Amino acid sequence: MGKNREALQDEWKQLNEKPVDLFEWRVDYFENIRDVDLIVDIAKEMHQETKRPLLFTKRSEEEGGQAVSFKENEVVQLYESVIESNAVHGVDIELRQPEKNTLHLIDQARNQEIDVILSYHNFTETPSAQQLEEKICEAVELGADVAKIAVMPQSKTDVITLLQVTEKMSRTISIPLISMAMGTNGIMTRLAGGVFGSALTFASGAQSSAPGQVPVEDVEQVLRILRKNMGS
Ligand SMILES: O=C1C[C@@](O)(C(=O)O)C[C@@H](O)[C@@H]1O
Repeated sequence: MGKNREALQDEWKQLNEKPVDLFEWRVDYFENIRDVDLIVDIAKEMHQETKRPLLFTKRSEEEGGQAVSFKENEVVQLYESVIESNAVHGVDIELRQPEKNTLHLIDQARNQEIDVILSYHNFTETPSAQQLEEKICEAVELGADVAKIAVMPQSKTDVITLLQVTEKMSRTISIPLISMAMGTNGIMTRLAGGVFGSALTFASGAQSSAPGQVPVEDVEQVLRILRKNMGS
C-alpha cells in the first residue's frame, strides 16, 4: 500500500520476514499511478525481492479503493502494461468493469499465463445469497481463474449468509473462490473461511487495506491450529 517506491520497499522488507504466501500490491495507493514504466519496474523489483507471487490490484473508489481520478481506459492501459511485463502472477479485475475490457484483459492475461481474479466488493451491506451467487457465477462465466466476493455484514446473520454462499459455491463452481466478510463481525471469516471453502485470506502487513483485516502473524497462528487439528 506504499505511496512511493521507498515506502513499498520498507513494507516488503518488513513483510519478507513474515509468513506470507503472496503479496498484493494495491496500486491505487501509489502516488505516481500514471507512471506505468515506473510501476512495472517496481513490480519486477518487488517480485525479485519478495520471491513470492505478486497480485496486482487497482481498487476503485466505489469498491473501497483510494480516490484516483482514473478513466476506464486508463485502468485497462495500466493492466495491459503490467500483464505484458510479466512482472506479476495475478491481477484483480473488478466485475464492475465493462465486460469488453474484462474479456480483453483476461485474453491478454491468458497469453502471459497470468491468473485473473474477478472480484466484487460491497462496503455497505451484504446482498442476499442469491445476489452473491449471481456475482460468483458472473465471474465464472466471464472466464475468471478465481472468483472473489467481499461484503460488509450488518449482523451475524449476514456473516452466516456469506459463509453459506461460500460453502455451497466452492463445491459447485470449477474455479477457486475467495470470500470474506469485512469489519469486526466478519473477522472469523478471515480466520476460518477456509473451513467453508474460501481459497485464500487477506491479512494486514504494514497497514490494513480493508476493515477487519487481522495481522498476518495472528492469521498464521489460527491457520496452523486449524490445519493441525483438522488434518488438512
Ligand atoms: O479484495 C481484497 C480483499 C480486501 O478487500 C479484504 O477485505 O481483505 C482487501 C483488498 O486489498 C483485496 O484486494
